[in-house]
Amino acid sequence: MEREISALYEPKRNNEIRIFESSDEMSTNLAEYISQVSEISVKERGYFAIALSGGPLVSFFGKLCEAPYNKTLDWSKWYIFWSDERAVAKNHAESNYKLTKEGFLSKVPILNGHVYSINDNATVEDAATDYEFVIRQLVKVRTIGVSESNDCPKFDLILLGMGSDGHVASLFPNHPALELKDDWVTYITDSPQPPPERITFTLPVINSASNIAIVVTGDDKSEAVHVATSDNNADGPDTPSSLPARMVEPTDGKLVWFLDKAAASSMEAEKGAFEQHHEY
Ligand SMILES: O=C1O[C@H](COP(=O)(O)O)[C@@H](O)[C@H](O)[C@H]1O
Repeated sequence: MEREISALYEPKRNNEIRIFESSDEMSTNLAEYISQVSEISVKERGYFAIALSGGPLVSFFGKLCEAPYNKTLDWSKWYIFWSDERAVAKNHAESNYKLTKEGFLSKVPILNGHVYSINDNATVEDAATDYEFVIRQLVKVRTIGVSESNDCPKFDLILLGMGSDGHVASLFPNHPALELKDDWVTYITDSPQPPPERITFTLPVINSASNIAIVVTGDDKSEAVHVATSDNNADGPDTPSSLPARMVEPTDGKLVWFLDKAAASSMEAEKGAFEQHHEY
């Protein structure tokens, strides 16, 4: 039976998808994107509040640490946060802070006092409560903006990675943390991937950002990219509407996907079939 291809791949509205041939191209484009967002934020608000993630994301920050950006960006206005962290010491191989410190913070002149890492010396519950408290203070003084629709923090940019299961930050498929509406930062103790204890932004905070970028590489993630970027509403075991990456939908901001060819392959194949189907 012929498949109804048009029902299978419709790119989601308001998603921009950028696909790159090489990691060098991706790093160059990401540097330009981050630099533009930071310049606009500093011009409009006087600050640039950016939240980072773990995984391979920071390995694409090379160009951002080089000329011209290392000279032209107003690093003194940058404020650094994390969308999630693992409950490990800051010098542990699985620490998202350590990745960021080594791959980015140690290479650019961001002020130490502007780096808001998540407490690695408390229980995950206390670390999540503390982090939310700190963010609330910074929202009050508008170092971080505020969303007019729900009073959530409005980060200028949240940079996310995505796991092959479609998780973003430490929000995993079918986890109750996905349902939280009032918390800004929460914790989990049952991550399906090690380490089990983590602290994470909630979806309302992610979706309130002015800009969100999801950076994904590798063909093991191509199916999740396909499902997350498709506008197809079909529910079923293989197209979970609860795929966390699919639930990233800025309320009043913009989402850009940065993909390498491998990560884009399932989506591209479906799109190709869709376009071919409509030629006849
Ligand atoms: O566990 C995490 O996973 C995601 C994706 O990383 P990856 O290594 O599976 O590509 C990451 O964005 C998140 O910050 C991290 O804690």
